Amino acid sequence: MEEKLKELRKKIDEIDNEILRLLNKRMEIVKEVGKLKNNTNAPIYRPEREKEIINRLTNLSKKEGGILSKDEIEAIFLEIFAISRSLERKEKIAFLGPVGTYTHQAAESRFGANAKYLPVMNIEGVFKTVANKEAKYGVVPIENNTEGVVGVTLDSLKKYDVKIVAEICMEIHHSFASYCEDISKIKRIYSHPQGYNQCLGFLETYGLLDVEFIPTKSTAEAAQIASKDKEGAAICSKIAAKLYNVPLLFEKIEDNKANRTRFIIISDFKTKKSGNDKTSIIAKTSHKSGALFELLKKFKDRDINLLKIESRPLKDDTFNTWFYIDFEGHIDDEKIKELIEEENMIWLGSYLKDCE
Ligand SMILES: C=C(O[C@@H]1C=C(C(=O)O)C=C[C@H]1O)C(=O)O
Repeated sequence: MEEKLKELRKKIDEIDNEILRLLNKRMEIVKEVGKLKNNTNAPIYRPEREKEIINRLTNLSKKEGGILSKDEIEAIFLEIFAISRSLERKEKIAFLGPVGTYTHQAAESRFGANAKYLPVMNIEGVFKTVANKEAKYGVVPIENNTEGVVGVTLDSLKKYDVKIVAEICMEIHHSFASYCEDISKIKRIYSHPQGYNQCLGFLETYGLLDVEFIPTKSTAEAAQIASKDKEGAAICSKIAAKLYNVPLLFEKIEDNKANRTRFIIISDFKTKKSGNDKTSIIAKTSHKSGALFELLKKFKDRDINLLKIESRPLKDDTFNTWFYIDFEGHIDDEKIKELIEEENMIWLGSYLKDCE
């Protein structure tokens, strides 16, 4: 066995040498791409190009009978892309912190382990940081498939001059972490309200619905606080519980086993059309009868597929609302450009459709 192992490892070493040489070669070319982009101040991050590479490699692997799955190819190459981008231009990524939030995991899945991150303690703060150019990118949650939209994210999209450049979809599994092993003695439960509300069934089953709920700015902050409260518990990610040293009592406590959150990446540029894009806009209606119908008819007449419509309060002295709308297509599609201009809509970004 030892002889055989030695032989196989020798082969692996040779392949690793080859991979390293090829990676160095790739990075030399990436640096040239970076120079071109820097000369014209063009955006470094091109999600549609990265997607195209993943799809091409997945097909190639299938055709050649390779053993790597699409997810595995994606995991390897996303890290390569992230390092490539940082060689082109080092850019900072703000995210809803502290370290250990689901948003942090989402950010790392796209920008890699090696990027320069800036945790910001609330969602609006992430928008401010990007709008003030203290960070090139911001990552925030926008919607969960159990709890619905994150209102402050939609409101901040309206308030700050930033653009959505990509979306990230992530499975969310919550853990229940506490130093108090006897759950009947738990006096306080900390979590972000979104996280708490995704676990109501679990809380009911264990008789925890009457325990005081203390909302926190993030699930990672909940773990941080629970680490100092021996009678407290946190609903947070497994990673956050480990990071802040709070013992895990239960895992996967979310009511919806297909619990997923959609995050957006915000920045300051317009992305290129990929052919599989969505566009987000803000629309206002006149609050007269039939006004919403008239607005929606504009989409139908142009054969534009609506993906989402949410109403948000205008925050004045009325109960009137504005609309956040997602639909298929890119602002570079003639019919979409025309619709946005004609209807005085505010364009929030066109980006690769990445959440099925
Ligand atoms: C190298 C480029 O820049 C970035 C890195 C990529 C890569 O490593 O292949 C692809 C797209 C961009 O996000 C490029 O635009 O081609």
